[in-house]
Amino acid sequence: MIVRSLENVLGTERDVQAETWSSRRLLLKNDGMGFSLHDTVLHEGTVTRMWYKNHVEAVYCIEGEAVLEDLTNNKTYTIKAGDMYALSGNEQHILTVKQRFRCVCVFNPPCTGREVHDEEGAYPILD
Ligand SMILES: CC(=O)NCC[C@H](N)C(=O)O
Repeated sequence: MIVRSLENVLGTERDVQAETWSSRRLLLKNDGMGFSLHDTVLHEGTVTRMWYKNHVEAVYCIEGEAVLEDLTNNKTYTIKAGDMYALSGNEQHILTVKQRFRCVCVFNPPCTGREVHDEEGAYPILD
């Protein structure tokens, strides 16, 4: 069994900072669960373009508000606490944060550690 708290992840190797977000990685590949679990905060007023070509991701918002744009069909959605979106088809998308957006993210295959987006907004597959 693994028991871990956000408090103990903050400021460690599992606390990853990018320009528009901070991702606190509660579970990673080497935890052996088959997925990774992140508590992520996207900063207010930021715009992040993403394209997880190598992963599926589910995002469950627990605080704040953002506009999600699916670039494959130009649909937009307002995502706020209690809403979830799942990138089941590796969709290119943009998240525009209206109010500090905190979410729980699950990645399959799991992230291994310190991934940040490449120039296309993707994460590589790392061993
Ligand atoms: C919502 C989202 O995808 N944010 C980017 C960060 C990423 N989810 C992560 O936690 O690694």
